Order: sequence, then structure tokens, then C-alpha cells
Amino acid sequence: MINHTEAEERIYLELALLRLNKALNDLDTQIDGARKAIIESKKYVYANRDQLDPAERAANIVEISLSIDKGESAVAKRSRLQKLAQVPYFGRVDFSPDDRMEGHAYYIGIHSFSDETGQDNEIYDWRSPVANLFYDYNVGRALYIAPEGEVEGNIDLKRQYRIRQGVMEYMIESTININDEVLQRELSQTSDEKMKNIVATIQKEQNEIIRNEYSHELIIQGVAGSGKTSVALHRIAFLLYRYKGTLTSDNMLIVSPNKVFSDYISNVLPELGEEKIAEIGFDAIAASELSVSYQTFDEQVSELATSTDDSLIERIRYKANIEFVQQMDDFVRYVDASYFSPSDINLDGVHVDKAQISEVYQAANALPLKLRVEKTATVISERTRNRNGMKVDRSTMNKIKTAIKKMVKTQSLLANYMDFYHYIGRPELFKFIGKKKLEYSDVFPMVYLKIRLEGPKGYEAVKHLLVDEMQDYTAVQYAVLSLLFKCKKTILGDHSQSVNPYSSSSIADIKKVFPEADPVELLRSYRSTFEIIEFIRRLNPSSKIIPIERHGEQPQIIQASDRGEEMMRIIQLLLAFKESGNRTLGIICKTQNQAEMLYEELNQTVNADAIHLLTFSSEKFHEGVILTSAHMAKGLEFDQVIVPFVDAANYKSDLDRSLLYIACSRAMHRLAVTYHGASSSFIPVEVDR
Ligand SMILES: Nc1ncnc2c1ncn2[C@@H]1O[C@H](COP(=O)(O)OP(=O)(O)OP(=O)(O)O)[C@@H](O)[C@H]1O
Repeated sequence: MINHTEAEERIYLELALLRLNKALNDLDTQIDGARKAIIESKKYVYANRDQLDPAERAANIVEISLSIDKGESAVAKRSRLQKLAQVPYFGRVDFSPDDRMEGHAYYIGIHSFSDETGQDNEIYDWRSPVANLFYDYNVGRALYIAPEGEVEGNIDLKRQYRIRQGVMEYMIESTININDEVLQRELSQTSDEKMKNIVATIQKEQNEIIRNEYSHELIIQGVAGSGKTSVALHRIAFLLYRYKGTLTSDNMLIVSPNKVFSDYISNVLPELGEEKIAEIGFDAIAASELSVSYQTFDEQVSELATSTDDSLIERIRYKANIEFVQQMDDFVRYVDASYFSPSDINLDGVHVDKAQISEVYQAANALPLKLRVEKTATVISERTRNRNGMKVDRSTMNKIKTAIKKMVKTQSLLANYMDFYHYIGRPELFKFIGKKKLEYSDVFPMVYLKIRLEGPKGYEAVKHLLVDEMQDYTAVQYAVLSLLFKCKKTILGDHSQSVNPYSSSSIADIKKVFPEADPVELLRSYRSTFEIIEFIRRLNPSSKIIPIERHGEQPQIIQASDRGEEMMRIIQLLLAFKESGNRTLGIICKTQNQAEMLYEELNQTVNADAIHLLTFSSEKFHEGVILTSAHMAKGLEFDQVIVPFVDAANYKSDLDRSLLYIACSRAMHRLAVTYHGASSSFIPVEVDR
């Protein structure tokens, strides 16, 4: 076996770094060469612009563009190697295939690196087939799927390393799967400003999701902190590696809840050597389809957090489930059958019988109404013959097309949408906010109706769609996604973290829209200490969350005599945080209004420049102290969390419980909840106060 001892491993690391640095120097020379070649060729073309014939000029331009391509690929390679020069590898697996005498030590890193001949890998990319051994097996019998087929054999050794800036901090022999000790050490670190990659400690159940190639729709229901978002991003990196050549980052799209979240996760793919991928919010999808003014999701959540209007809740509930989509589908069939009324056409001396028009219209029944009428108009106008049995001229054709298009009942989308509520006999379920603003619960039903009547457009290039916070979307939103995106999808979320329980979706609901979808569950939570997980589990007894054995302080439940004292206790916690060595503190209120009020109050006492207020219009995540609402905090995490105003009046409904669960589950190492007056009944009584 090579590199048996730690001393040998350290020498091996030095050698690997030497080889990496030599490769980096060679690349620098190559890049410089390409740069000079481009400049020379450009100079040559310019100096000889009058003498060069078009063929020569074209040849020179091709040459320049080849040099640019070569230079760009060398620059990309250099950036990968620069990362490796910091952390060449994090794992090793020694594998002896049954059909070979000797085994091989595979070092696993974030990228692959091969020796000078380019034949043999010295470091294997974590996404390569052989690296799967590292994530999936313990020492003993194992197999992996190589390009030439299954390879069975024995794992003789597994090791993990923590190398930073080219220096090995420690190495650990792993006899069990991705050693708990390394995971523990990783999880005990203080948080970063951005989400980081988890390649060195991906767990077996997570690896299975990352490398899943067969599911057309994969739904990940994972408890808070189970790594859903991390896993989904690693899955994208894996798919880009696995389908290099046919899949690029331009073919991937993330449906993300807001800009702060997008900013927070934006580093993971670049860290993994892939480009950032585009993101879109549901609001942007609505904006591209509707021209009316409408309430946003954030506004609806804020309204619900304070409203007691039962009819509003009834409207939201009614429009959230799959039966509602089925009613809309019925209505579309009714529109298809009744909005188009064929009649005979007599113009320019030609006659078209209405039965003929009807027949063509029927034959095109797979198309949405608008395209169906257009197709009928085109087919009939091309088929029509004049008295001499000849095709009619263009002007007559156009008149026939216009006549057919007039046979459809035309009215605005809004009028069609309002017709729908009459059709189902529930006109009271449609209500404007003020004069003409749509309620949020009407936005996607209307988008759905539009696409069903006019056809989808715009997202053909997307080959994989990632949908985060799936619980926040209704059946009709999934129905919209299924019309707009025919591609593969990874859909992830947590039913317990709904910010609108009246319209939240579970795996079962989503499966009604995507019946072939494969559901997976992640139950182990990695973010928070054992004590914090125990606390949040009692907030939501139905949660199946399983903590890992990483211990910390008990969550603090701080009772104050009045609001003044509660403010003082919050300020004390804030000052203590500054001394604590932790990097991020989240003060998470129930609503944005409460967060804004607290911000104003804190502003009068402490230096508020050091506190970042995150609102629905914020775009960036910040290190330090963040003050925000539970809704905005979703998907984020903090070393320490303070949840203020957890009194009986503020946290009492199902929605409040869900918001409290979200807020508390953002904490990695420390949690404090404060209140004055009577405490919310959701606070677990067993915990010491
Ligand atoms: N295998 C792992 N190794 C190291 N850290 C991990 C692992 N899996 C998850 N984590 C860490 O756990 C934390 C939670 O991960 P992530 O945000 O992806 O979870 P989530 O399920 O999307 O959470 P939530 O739904 O609560 O927002 C992150 O800090 C992540 O780095």
C-alpha cells in the first residue's frame, strides 16, 4: 500500500502540490502564448487588410478565434488548478478490483488532475464513477459503475483529510461511512457569508440523490437543515459533469424564493468549478404572462399573518388544491367547445361550409384554443378552391383567415377568468383588492388559464429545473411549471416550513401534478445542535426530524417583565454576540412589520449601522447581525438566532407555529427566544426557563 503512515501522506501532499504548481506554471506560459498569438494575428490582419483576399481574412479570423478558445480553456483549467493547489484532495479510497492483482489508491478532490502524460489521474473528481466508492461504502466489499460496466472488489482503506492553503490540518482513517468526526468538525465551524460546498462530507443518503440520473421529477422532502438546498446544488454540478457536452449551465434554471436566497447560495456552484446558473422567481413568471396589477406572495403572507378574514382564507384554500386545477381543465374544455362557433363563409365568390371548418377545428383538439383557431384558419384558407378548382389568391386567403378568427368569442383574459367562477357556480370566490388588483391566489390560476388558452412560450432551452421551497407553491403553480417546462426537475422543500399553511403543498399534492415523480425523504438534520433540534421538534411534534450528535448550549427562553425589559435583554444578547467569536446573528421576527419596528427601536439604543434589515426588496445576504422576518429567513442560517416577542398573543395560530419553527430552525449553534407577558403555548414547557 502506498502512503501508509501520516508522515508518508505529508510527503505525498508536498509532491502533489509540486506537480500542481508545475502544471500551473505551464498553464501560465500557455495562456501568455495564446495572448501573444492573438495580438500578433490581429496586428497581421490589420496591417495587411488591403492585401488579404476574403478567404485569407476568413482563415485568419478562424485562427484568432481558435487561439481565443484555447486561451479561455487554459484560463478555466488554471482556475480549477488554483483551487486544487489550496485543497488538492479531501478523501482517499484504496480499491482492489476482483479481476486485478493489485489495488489502487484513489485520491478524491473537487476536480480531477492528471499526470503530465494526461493518461493517469492523480486526483479524481468527486463526481467521477470511482469516487462513488468513497461516499457509498465502508471498508469491505464494494462496487462502482465504470464506463465499461460494473467493477466489483474490495475497499482496503478509506481516509479523510482536512487540507487548507496546501497544509494538512488532520487526517482520519474512516472505518465507518464518511466519518462522523470529520462531519462534526465541519458542522461546528462558524457560518460563512455564503453557503459552502459539502463535497468532503456528503452523506450516503444525500449522495444517492445527487447521483440520481433516472428520475424525470425528483421530489426531495427534507426536514429543516437536512441539506436539501446543498444537495440540489451538488446534483446540478454532478449532472453538468455527467452530461458534459449536452448539458451546460445555460440549460439549468432555479426557481428561487427571493434575491437574498439566490445571493446566499450563489457561491456553491462556482466553488465546485461550475458557472452560476440563472434563477427566476414565480413573481417574474407571473409578470411575463400578466399585464394586470397583482398582489405578491410576500404581501399575501404579510396579510395572512395579521388577518382574520375567513372568506380570504376560504378563497386561498379553494384555489390551492388539485381539484381546483381539474375544475380549470374542465372549464378549458368547455371554452374550447363553446367559444368557437363555425359558420359558412361566402366571400370573393368562394364558399366554405361550416361543417368543414368544424371538422378541421375538431382535428386540432390537442392545441390550445388560440393556436387551434389559427391552425384551422391556415388549413381552411389553404384548402379552399375557387370555381376553377384553383387555390385562392393571397388576398382571399387572408380574408378567410380573418373570418375564421372572428368566429371565436373574444374577450380579455380577465373576463375569461371571471367567467370561470360563474361556470363553477362560485362567483363569490373572485374578489379584487381595491379597484383592480388581483389577489395573489388568483395570479397563477389566471396564468394557467392563459397558457392553456394561448400556449406556453419562452423556456425551451431549459433542460433541468430546480424548484426550492416547494411547500410554498400551490397545485396550480405546479401545473403552470408543467406546461412551461417539459424538462427534468428537482423539486425540494419541507412541508413543516410553510409560510402559508392554507395553500402549502406536500409531496402527495405535488405527485398529483407529476404522477411519475420519485419522492425521497431526508430526515437527518445537520445544521443545528442536538439541543436546538430537540427544541424545534417540540415546536412541531409531527416533524420527523432526527438530530445528529453535536451538542451545544440549551436554547435560552428569556421572560421579561415588560417590553422595555425585553428590549434590554435583546440588546444584551446582541452585545454578547459581538464578543462570542460567532460570525452571524439572525434576529428573526414573525412579520416584516415587527422586524421594521424593532429595527427602529434598536436604532435608538445601539449602533444600527451594524444591523442589516432584510426586507422583501433586499438583494444581498450580509455577515454580522441581520434583522428580518421568518418568511425572509427561510433557507438561510445563522450561528446564533434570537426570536423576539414569542408571547401568547403573537404566536397562536397554525401559521404562527410554522413561522416560529422556521425562525428557530435557522440557528446553528445558539438560540434564544424572548417574550414578555404570557409565553406562547408553542414554547415547550419542559425546557428550563
Ligand atoms: N453532508 C453534509 N456535510 C456537511 N454539512 C452539511 C451536510 N449536509 C448539510 N450540511 C450543512 O447543513 C446546513 C443546512 O443545509 P441546507 O441549507 O442545504 O439544508 P436545507 O434542508 O435546505 O435547510 P432548510 O430547509 O432548513 O433551509 C448547511 O450549513 C450545510 O452546509
